[in-house]
Amino acid sequence: MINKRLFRLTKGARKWLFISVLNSYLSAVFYMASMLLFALLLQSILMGQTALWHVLFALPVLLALLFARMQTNGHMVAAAARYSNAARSMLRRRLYEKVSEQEIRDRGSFSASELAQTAAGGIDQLSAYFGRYIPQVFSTMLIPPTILLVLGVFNWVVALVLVLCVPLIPLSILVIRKLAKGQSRKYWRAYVSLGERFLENIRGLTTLKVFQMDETIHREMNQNAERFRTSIMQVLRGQLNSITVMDFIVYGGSGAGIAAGLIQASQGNLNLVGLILVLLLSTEFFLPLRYLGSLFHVAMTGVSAAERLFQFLDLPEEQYGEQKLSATSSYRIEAHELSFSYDGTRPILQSIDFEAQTGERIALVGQSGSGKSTLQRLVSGLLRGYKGSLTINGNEWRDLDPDSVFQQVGLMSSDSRLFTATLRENLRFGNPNAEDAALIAALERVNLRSFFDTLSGGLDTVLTENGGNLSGGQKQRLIMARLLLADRSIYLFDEATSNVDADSEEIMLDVMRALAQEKLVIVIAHRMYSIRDADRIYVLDRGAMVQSGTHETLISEEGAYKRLVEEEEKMEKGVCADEKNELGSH
Ligand SMILES: Nc1ncnc2c1ncn2[C@@H]1O[C@H](COP(=O)(O)OP(=O)(O)OP(=O)(O)O)[C@@H](O)[C@H]1O
Repeated sequence: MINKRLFRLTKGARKWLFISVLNSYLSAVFYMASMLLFALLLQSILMGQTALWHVLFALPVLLALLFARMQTNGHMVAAAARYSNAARSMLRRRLYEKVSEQEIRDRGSFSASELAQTAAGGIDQLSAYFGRYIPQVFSTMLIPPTILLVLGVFNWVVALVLVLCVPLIPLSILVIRKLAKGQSRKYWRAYVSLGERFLENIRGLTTLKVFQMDETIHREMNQNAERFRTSIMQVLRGQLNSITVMDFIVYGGSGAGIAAGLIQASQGNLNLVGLILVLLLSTEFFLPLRYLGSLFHVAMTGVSAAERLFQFLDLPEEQYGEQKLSATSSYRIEAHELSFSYDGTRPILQSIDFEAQTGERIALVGQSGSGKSTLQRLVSGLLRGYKGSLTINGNEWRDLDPDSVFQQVGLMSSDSRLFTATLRENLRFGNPNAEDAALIAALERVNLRSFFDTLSGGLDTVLTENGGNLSGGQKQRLIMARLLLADRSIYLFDEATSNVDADSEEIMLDVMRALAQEKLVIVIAHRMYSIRDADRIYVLDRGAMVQSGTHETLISEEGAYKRLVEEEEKMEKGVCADEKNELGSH
C-alpha cells in the first residue's frame, strides 16, 4: 500500500508525519467526544430531563471541542505539508547529486528533458503522495477502529455489521489499484514524451525549417498532445468511477449500520444515546477509507514518476576515494596499462601508457572516436572506474577525493557553457573574489578587451543563453578568460578551438603556449597544424596509443600521425581548389 522505497527516503522527516497523523487522530477523537456530548444533550431534551446547567455546561464544552478540532485540523495539514516538502527536497537533492555524477557517464535511456521534467513535475506529483496519501494511510489504520470501539461499547451487533462491510473497501481499492496502475504509467509516459519532443523540436526549430520538416513535426506534436489528452481523460474517468464505487460502499455500509442500529433500538438493545451515535458516526467510520480510496490515483501517478526516478538513481555510480591531492607547484601525470569501458563490455581505451608534467604542452590526436576525450575525462578526474594505473604525483586517481582534484584541474571543451547572467558574473564563475581589474586583465589576455570597450554596459552587460549574443570566437575566448581566472595547475583543452575563426584560434593557441610555461597543458586538437610545436604528441587509434613523440620524429615515421597530417593537407588543398573554381566561375 505504501511504496517502501519512497517511505524509507523520508526517514529524516518522519517527525512531521507523526505530528500530522497524531493531529488527525486527535481531531477524530474531539469529533467523537462532541458527538457523544451532543447525543447526551439530545437525549435529555427528548426525555424532558434537561436542566439549565446541562445546557450551560454542554454549550461551552461543545464550542471548545469544535475549536480544538479546528486547531488540530490546521496542525494536521501544516505538518503534512512540511513532511511532503521535506520528502520532495530530499528526492530533488538526491536527483541533482546523481545528475551531476552522471553528467559525463552514460545517462542510459534518460534524456536531459525527462530528467528536468522528473525534477519539476514528477517530484511535484509526489506532493499529494507524501502530503495526503501517506498520512491518510496511517489515519485510516487508527480512526475507524476507534469509532468501532466506541459504537461496540453501545451495541456489538451494529459494530459487527459495520466491520462486515469493511472488506468491500480494500477489495475495491485493490481492483482499482490494479486498473489504475497501468493508466498512471501510461499517463506519465505520455507526459514525459510530450515534454521531451516539445523541447527537442523547439531547440531544433531552425533545422526543421531548413529541411521543411516543421509541418510534419507540427502534426506529430498534435498527435502526441492528443495521446496525452486521452491518457489524462482515462485517468480522470478511472478516478470518477472509483469514487462512485466508493460512495456506493460508504453510504450503503453506513445505511446498513444505521438500519442495524434502528432494529437493535426497536428491540430495546440500544439506548437513545447509542442510537444517536450510530446515526452520527456510521458515515464517519467509512469516510477515512473513502478518502484514502479517492487519493489512490494521485498516489499511483506519483509512484509511476518515482519508478522512473529510481531507475535513474540506480544507474551504476562512480567510486571516489577520500585521499586529498596536495597543492604544489609541480604535477606529474602518469598512465600505465590504462584501460577503460563505459558499459563494462565495449573497450574504449586499451593498455594506454602516457605521461605529462608541469611545463609541458601535450597533444592528443587521433581519428574521431579513437578515445581522446575519454582519456581527457579520465585525466580530469571526471571519470573513474578504469583498469591499470593512472597517477598524479604518485597518487592513484581512483583513491583521490574529486574536489581536491577539481581545485587543480581546469577543463575547457567545445561545449563548455556560458550562463544567462552579466559578463562579470560569468567571469566570476572562474574566481568569485576577482576584482573588476582582474576580470578586465583576463579579457585582455584573450584579446577581448577592445570588444569589451565597445559594450555600453561594460561588465554589467547581460549575456543571453549560452552566450547567444556573442560570436562563436568571442564566446570561446570568454570561456577561456573564465578558465584563466580560475588559475589552475593543470589545463585540459578538448577541441576548445573548434568552430572558431582563424584569428580567435591563433589567440587561443598563444594563450595555451604561454600557459605551458608554468602549468601543465593537455590539448586535444582537431587541426594538426595547431599542435606541431607541442612538447609531445600522443596518437590514439581505436583506443590504443600507437605513437608518441614530437612532430619532427612522428612525421618522419610511416604511421597514423603522418596519415592524419596528410589527410588534413589533402582536405585543405581540396577546399582551396573548390574556392579557386568558385572564384573562376564568377
Ligand atoms: N558517455 C558515453 N557513453 C558510452 N560511450 C561513449 C560515451 N562517450 C563516448 N563514448 C564512446 O567512446 C568512444 C570514444 O569516444 P571519445 O569521445 O573519447 O572519442 P574522441 O576521440 O574524443 O572522438 P572525437 O574526436 O569525435 O571527439 C566512441 O566510440 C564513443 O561512442
